Amino acid sequence: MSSLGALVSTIVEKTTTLSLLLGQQNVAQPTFTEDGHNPYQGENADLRQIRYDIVRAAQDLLRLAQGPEDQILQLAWSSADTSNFGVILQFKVAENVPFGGSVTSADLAAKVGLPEDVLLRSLRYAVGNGLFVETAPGVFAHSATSAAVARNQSLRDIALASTLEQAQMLLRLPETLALQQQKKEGAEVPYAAFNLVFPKYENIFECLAKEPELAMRYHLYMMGRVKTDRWSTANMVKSWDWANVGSKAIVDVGGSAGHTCMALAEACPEAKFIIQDVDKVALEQGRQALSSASPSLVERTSFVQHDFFQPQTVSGDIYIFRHIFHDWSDDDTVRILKALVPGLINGATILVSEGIMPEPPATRTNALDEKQILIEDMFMLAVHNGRERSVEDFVKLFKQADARYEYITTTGGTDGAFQSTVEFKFKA
Ligand SMILES: C[S@@+](CC[C@H](N)C(=O)[O-])C[C@H]1O[C@@H](n2cnc3c(N)ncnc32)[C@H](O)[C@@H]1O
Repeated sequence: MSSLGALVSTIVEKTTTLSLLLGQQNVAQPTFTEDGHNPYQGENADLRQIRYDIVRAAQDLLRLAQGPEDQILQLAWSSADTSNFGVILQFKVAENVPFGGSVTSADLAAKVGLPEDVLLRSLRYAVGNGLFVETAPGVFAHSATSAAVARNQSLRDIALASTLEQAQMLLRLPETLALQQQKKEGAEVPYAAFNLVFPKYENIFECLAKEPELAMRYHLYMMGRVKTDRWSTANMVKSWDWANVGSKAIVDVGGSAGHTCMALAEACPEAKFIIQDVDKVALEQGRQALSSASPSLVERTSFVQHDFFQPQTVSGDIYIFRHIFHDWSDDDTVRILKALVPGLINGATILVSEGIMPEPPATRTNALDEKQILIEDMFMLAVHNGRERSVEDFVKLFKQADARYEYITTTGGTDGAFQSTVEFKFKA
């Protein structure tokens, strides 16, 4: 049972340990000031564990101290936070506040092209959320968090797509579900909230093929994610035994511009890489990026257009599906897995790299690491009418597609890594 007193004791005890570990590992104490923009750099797993213990207890303490009414209102109004942060990102406000100095709202408004009154109100709202500080009336400087926004392009790219398109789709989910529920004879209902936001297109991949600005933001978002520790392709490299791959063929299905294979290149110095995607632009980006790689890697790598709903034409040894199945419903996932079978040789390995849903019952999620998979599940529902899955869900779908798929094991997904690697083999 969590009581106020017990939670405070946990926080005191863990904070004392955290301070000690920070000292031992030469990591600076966290601070709200600008120089605290990248705390915990170089932390090890123990330090991370203690930090998250504090976050969990502090979040429960906050909930108890606030009471249900404040929590309900905060939940209901959280879209104002997303919207405000979207304004800050879209108008590059953080990038235009000087490091180590300050700027008046009038000068900043001229730089970012917003009316001063709107900018001032947006900035003051943002200050309330820990972004920026108002050092004197109308004068603004960086806080630790706004400095992190200004300094970290990948975080900005992730946050921009999240606060613009993704937020719009999430907010239209209740309306979408209501329309689906009230479906009348012959009436067109949206397949996903995506279709209410982008009514011209059937799905996001068709939309991206026709909307270059959106496609650019989506790819920057994807690339930005890969550059963070959470989503790094290095997590996949660490989570499976690549040492014995030798000169086998690795097929990255829906591999986009090939960043997963590029991350595996060092661990598999003799492997052949075949990157398949339906998107010609992504494949071309990959070909261009590959041109500066070593001649050996260039020779072993190919980019091939392939629709994964069509029968697989390449007989590889290892197939990677990274961040693919969560975009699709159970029926579509089974179709993709059935379409793979014509390419499969006896003993072929299929690796699914995805975040994994925890087994029920659900619990309060107090730390972002725990909540992230649930947030992604809501994204998938709103964007694709897709879903995140548990290991058990994957096993069920593979077996439904073909009884010859055998579940082997699940690895990774620890120490802050979002994805796990779920391994199957095809036993013909
Ligand atoms: C979420 S991205 C994942 C990309 C990459 N695997 C990664 O982990 O970053 C989904 C990818 O699936 C591709 N895709 C969508 N529909 C496809 C289809 N029918 N056949 C092949 N690829 C497809 C998209 O173009 C996109 O590159």
